[in-house]
Parts: sequence; C-alpha cells; structure tokens
Amino acid sequence: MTDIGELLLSRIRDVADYPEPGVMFKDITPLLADPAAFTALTDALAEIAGRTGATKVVGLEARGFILGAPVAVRAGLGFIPVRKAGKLPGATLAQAYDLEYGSAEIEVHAEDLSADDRVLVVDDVLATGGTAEASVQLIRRAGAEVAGLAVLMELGFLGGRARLEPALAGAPLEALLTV
Ligand SMILES: O=P(O)(O)OC[C@H]1O[C@H](OP(=O)(O)OP(=O)(O)O)[C@H](O)[C@@H]1O
Ligand SMILES: Nc1ncnc2[nH]cnc12
Repeated sequence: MTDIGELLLSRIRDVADYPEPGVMFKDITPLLADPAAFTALTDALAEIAGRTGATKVVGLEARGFILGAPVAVRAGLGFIPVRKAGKLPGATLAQAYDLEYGSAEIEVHAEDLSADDRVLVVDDVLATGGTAEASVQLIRRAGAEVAGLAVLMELGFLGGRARLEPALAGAPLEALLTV
C-alpha cells in the first residue's frame, strides 16, 4: 500500500454493531481531525476530478459534503449538494434507494446540473452501492454526464462495484482504499 493509503487507513476507526447489530461502521472522524490526512485525502480526490475531466463535484449528504466541498474548491469546480429528501427549497428531482442499514430518498436541485456538465460524485464509503447508484440516476435524469465516482473507502465484500457497473456505463469508480 502507498504511504498515503497507509495514512488514510490508519485514521479510519472501526465501530462494531453501529448503527445496528452486524454492521462494522467505518468512522472517518479521526481522519477529518488530522489536517495532514484530510489534506492528503482532499488532494487525492481532487486529482481524480482533474483526471476525469469533471466540471462539477456532487457530494452526498452528509459525509460526502465534508469530503466533496474541499475537493471542489481544490479542483476549481462548483459543488452540488445531493441531499436527503425534504431539505432543498427549490424544484428537485428525487430518487429512492436502499443502503447497508436502511432505506432513504435523495434529491438534487434540477437547475444545478445541465447537459454541459460532467459530474464527479464524491462520498466517503461505498457499501452496497445503493446511495451511489441513486445519485448517478439523479445526475443522468438532470441531463448531465457522469464523469465518475470517487470514494475514500470501498467495502468490497458488499458487492457495490458490481451493482454499480450498469449505472456507471463505463465511467470510472475510484476507491482510494478497499477492504
Ligand atoms: O453504499 P451504501 O450501502 O448505499 O452506503 C453508503 C452510504 O452510507 C453512508 O451514508 P448515510 O446514508 O449513513 O448518511 P450520512 O453520511 O448522513 O451518515 C455513506 O456516507 C454513504 O453515503
Ligand atoms: N459500514 C459502513 N461504515 C460507514 N458508512 C457506511 N455506509 C454504509 N455502510 C457503512
């Protein structure tokens, strides 16, 4: 593993049986509290934004906001929040989905994306892929192109990558860490 990979992994805390029995929760708060690790993470994700030719960064509420916003600034791109249902005041597109520990609905302001946009989706964890799949569907429904999906950590044993393949339609899925 690279030095940056080791640094990032060392700052993610495993919490057993949270938020429900059987889930090993990957807690990124120690990483966020370490400026060297948070900067390295931001730089690595911003490099992906540049390499994929993204014109916008979408962050998925809530942890995808914490990572996606500095990535957008570092890459010189606009940031678009994809929020849990009921939080955006304007006209929205909505998409329901299941995740590792429940189900939810996400929304985006329809006017935030256009046919000219290539969007990089940023999130902390890819688990079952339900959240990411719903975000890709939203971006396409808004008329924009998906440049790729970049996550800090992929939980490989949950099969999210295979689930996402059809939705990504050739766009890259980049995980800085895979466990
Ligand atoms: O691949 P999936 O099975 O869909 O799970 C991954 C999603 O779950 C977590 O978010 P959560 O909905 O817990 O929201 P939070 O960021 O507000 O904690 C995580 O930040 C991802 O967005
Ligand atoms: N195991 C997990 N840890 C952190 N975030 C998650 N989102 C879905 N599954 C998760």
